[in-house]
Amino acid sequence: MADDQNGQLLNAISRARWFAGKGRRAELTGHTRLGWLTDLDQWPAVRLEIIEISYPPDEDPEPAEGQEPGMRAEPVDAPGSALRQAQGTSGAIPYELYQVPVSYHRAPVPELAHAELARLDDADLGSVVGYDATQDPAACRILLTALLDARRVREPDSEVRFTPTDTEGLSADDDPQPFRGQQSNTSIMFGETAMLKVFRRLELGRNLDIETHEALNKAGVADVARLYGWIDAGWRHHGHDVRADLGMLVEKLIGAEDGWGLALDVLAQGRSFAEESARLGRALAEIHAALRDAFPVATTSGERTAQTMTERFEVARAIAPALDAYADGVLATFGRLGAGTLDVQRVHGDFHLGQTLRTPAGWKIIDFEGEPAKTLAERLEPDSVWRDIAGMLRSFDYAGASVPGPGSAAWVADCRTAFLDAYAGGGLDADDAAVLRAYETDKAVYEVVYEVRNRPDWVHIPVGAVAALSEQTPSGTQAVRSDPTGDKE
Ligand SMILES: Nc1ncnc2c1ncn2[C@@H]1O[C@H](COP(=O)(O)OP(=O)(O)O)[C@@H](O)[C@H]1O
Ligand SMILES: O=P(O)(O)O[C@H]1O[C@H](CO)[C@@H](O[C@H]2O[C@H](CO)[C@@H](O)[C@H](O)[C@H]2O)[C@H](O)[C@H]1O
Repeated sequence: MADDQNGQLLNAISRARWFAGKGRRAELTGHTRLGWLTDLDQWPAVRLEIIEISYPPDEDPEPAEGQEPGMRAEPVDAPGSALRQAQGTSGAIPYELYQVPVSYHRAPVPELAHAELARLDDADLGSVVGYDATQDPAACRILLTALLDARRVREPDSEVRFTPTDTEGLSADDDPQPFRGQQSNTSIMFGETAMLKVFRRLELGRNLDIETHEALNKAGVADVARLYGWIDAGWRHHGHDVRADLGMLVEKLIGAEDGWGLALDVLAQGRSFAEESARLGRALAEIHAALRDAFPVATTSGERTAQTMTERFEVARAIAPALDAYADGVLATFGRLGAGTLDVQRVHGDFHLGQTLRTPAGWKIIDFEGEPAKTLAERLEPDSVWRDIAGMLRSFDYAGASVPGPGSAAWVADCRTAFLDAYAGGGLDADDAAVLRAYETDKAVYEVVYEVRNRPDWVHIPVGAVAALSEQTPSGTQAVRSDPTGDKE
């Protein structure tokens, strides 16, 4: 019976948009049922569940460095930094954990047929049908109510905590609607007020999106959504105490237009996006300043940065041999970082037009989780602000390449100038330009790999950028100035 349940569940999960193991032989190797959020005579019965997915060794021939074969969870006994260290330098845990909130009904519910997970005999409930709770309005209301009520659900081996921070004006009567747009997690919109983002692939430790929103809200930065609260849990996993953030409730941004779609429309209509680019530059500068105050800052050597970029390039070449032709120019560009130092701090990490929403109240920046291909440990490392600046410049280039035409190159150049001027308050000197060139090249190399793996038809866009950047390396400059705002302590 348990095998049958696992089979049904695995089958349902494998088809979900958020499942990262498509095309691989996945096995369901663990199932943690957190405490009931509902009384046992209440329907639907709702519970958050965590599914462990593993892959046969031949599906994953390169386990993360430093991990013993067969190693499971690392010891994680304290919140915050200890968790990070535990997950830390050796990279990701050697399996994936997915969160599946389940809504159990006594009989099939035709309107939820698309969200069915399994039919089973549950130890507490008897014969039931389990549905993806994010698709069941009754279950969504139970989740929101638990958050508004700051519930703690304790079991001998687990605890689920709902932590509201700023929920005045929110009501559990707000109509829940699953978000239908593109995303890696699952969001539920509550009326016109709030959005609950349910994290799917879990990482042990603090979620970067929650942590960054909390810090930026505290600093009074208006360029991000307000954080209304979060859900986290602690549980025993393979004999260790672990904890993870499970979801975040944020302000629903009303009248939000996706920056990528907007830029493409504007370009297709032959209109300028320069003023919007300048606003994005100012928003990013404000966010960076607040992140400098809220999180640790450090200095790193240009040499170390060049080394990291070079290593990333070598990995990318093996995946995309088209990069070989540009190796000399790319390596020379990275090499120009060598003599100086770089200030590093908490940054967005994957800043592009798709991470921006234009609202009547101005641009809002979302999704502070960094590049999806990096481990949490890598994404926690402070980085240079040039990472985000380069990310947006690459995005303007993508927009130009996606709407080719006689005016596209000039449109991209205008966006670029307006964004840089607004961010840095003037032109860049040769040293800044050299650092920016290295970061743009590194980002384009990352994009080549991203496109090979996700959208092979788009790979010509970043390959074209690598070609252009490698031919135009600035000459005669060795020193690195690390703060493009010129606003250094
Ligand atoms: N606060 C918000 N209000 C309204 N819509 C939002 C909000 N945050 C995100 N969105 C919408 O949800 C989409 C996915 O958000 P994102 O944070 O990138 O999710 P994921 O990390 O799951 O991919 C965005 O492109 C945007 O359309
Ligand atoms: O939004 P995510 O964090 O999932 O970012 C990943 O996917 C992005 C594509 O959706 C990808 O962005 C690349 O394509 C964009 C156009 O679709 C373009 O605006 C970006 O500049 C380009 O990097 C991103 O790199 C990847 O991490």
